[in-house]
Amino acid sequence: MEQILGSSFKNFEAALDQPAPISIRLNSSKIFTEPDLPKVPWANNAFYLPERPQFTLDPLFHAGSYYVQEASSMFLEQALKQQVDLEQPLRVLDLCGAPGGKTTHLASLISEDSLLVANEVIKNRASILAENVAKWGSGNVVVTNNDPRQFSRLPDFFDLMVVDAPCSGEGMFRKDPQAVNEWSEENVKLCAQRQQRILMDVWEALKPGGLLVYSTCTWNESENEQNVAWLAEQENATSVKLELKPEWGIEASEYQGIEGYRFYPQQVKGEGFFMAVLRKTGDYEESIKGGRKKKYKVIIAGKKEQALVRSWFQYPDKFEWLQWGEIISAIPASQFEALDELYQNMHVIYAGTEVAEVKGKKLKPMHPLALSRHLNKNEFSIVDLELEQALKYLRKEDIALEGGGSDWVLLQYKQVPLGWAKQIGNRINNYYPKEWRIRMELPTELPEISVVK
Ligand SMILES: C[S@@+](CC[C@H](N)C(=O)[O-])C[C@H]1O[C@@H](n2cnc3c(N)ncnc32)[C@H](O)[C@@H]1O
Repeated sequence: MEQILGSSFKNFEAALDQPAPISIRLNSSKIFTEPDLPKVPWANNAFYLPERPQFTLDPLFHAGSYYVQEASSMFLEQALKQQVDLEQPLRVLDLCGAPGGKTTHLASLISEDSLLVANEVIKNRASILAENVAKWGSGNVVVTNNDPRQFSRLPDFFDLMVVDAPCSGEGMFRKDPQAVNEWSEENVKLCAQRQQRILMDVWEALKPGGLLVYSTCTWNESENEQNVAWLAEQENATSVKLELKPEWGIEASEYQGIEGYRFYPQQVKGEGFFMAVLRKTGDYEESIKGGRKKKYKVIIAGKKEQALVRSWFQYPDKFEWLQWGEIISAIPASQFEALDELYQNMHVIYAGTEVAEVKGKKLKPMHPLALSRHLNKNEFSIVDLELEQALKYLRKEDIALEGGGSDWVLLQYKQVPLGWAKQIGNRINNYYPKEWRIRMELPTELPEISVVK
């Protein structure tokens, strides 16, 4: 680092002893007022918190109202805003997706009729990714659990790819002491080789003209500029330059014609990060698939089943309604063909919005519907919970509700939906997903966490 930083090394060293800043990114489909907090300069809708609250005790955190994300990595937004026409329907891949920081960010930036494939190779991490995707509630995200190699089954499929690669984590040293213990020169070498393999494996799935955003949370050049330069040399790619504002404190680097962006803690309010953008050269030609009608893997829900649930969405005509056994789900209609291709070739673990379970004439709303931006609230009885009740609900305890009835109730906290309950007199059956429940005991005095009002 002394070689890279020269005279600013001392400040860098001192900054590593400072506490890491805490930042969050709001979900604009759930939170409509801007908090009175300092803003992350390169991202819209992102703010610094004065200290780390106990997020577990904030129902809005569980409702997907915001995502706790390190500020430097939100620079991804600039690559999209400066280089991509975000009004267009795009096919986007977030290759190393879990736990979902960049996935939820991308989901907020792309248009509703775009499709985001959020992939994670490690199975249990892919489930966490799917949970965060459902909580964010965008409805146009598909979660896959595949090795990067398997994306070669989808040549020229994506307009934009984000490879936030597994790395040696030098930029996380002050946030995560474990990263210090795991660091070795040998590990840096292994990471660099693995990153090259990942980049090569996935490159084929990017359309000519498409954009690749590569990032790590480490500083050594072998995992960063050198890898990007290597890819550009092997394949047809050009480096893409982004505009920076001097007050952001981001360091632009240049290495064999590759523009890189470096985030150092002595200069930016965020953790260590590196990002570079490449464009795949060449012209994209849409292949016209002729021949016999292909057999779809995705099954369209029957008219009868659709009729039961369409009114639960605000704009049901914009969606294709699908059925998997008893589960009805919805995806943006414009993405039906793309979704089918994904089902044909990849291991899809979640897609679109799971809306309902249909058993004969019985209908059960599914949890992701409660959290979806497309939910039509007018179709349901709504109960607003106070903090303690909301946390008890999220612990999957039974809570008492005023009034009577025996129907589905949408439970909310500060007007943001938390999930479903079935009212039985003045008690409820709690339908919060068991695997998502809060496991900690609630303190006797609950802190009022007002990250967002
Ligand atoms: C830096 S993290 C991703 C963080 C995520 N993009 C976010 O913003 O929340 C890197 C991810 O790559 C995954 N990973 C590990 N080995 C991998 C491999 N060989 N190929 C692809 N991904 C891998 C890890 O499980 C991890 O989830």
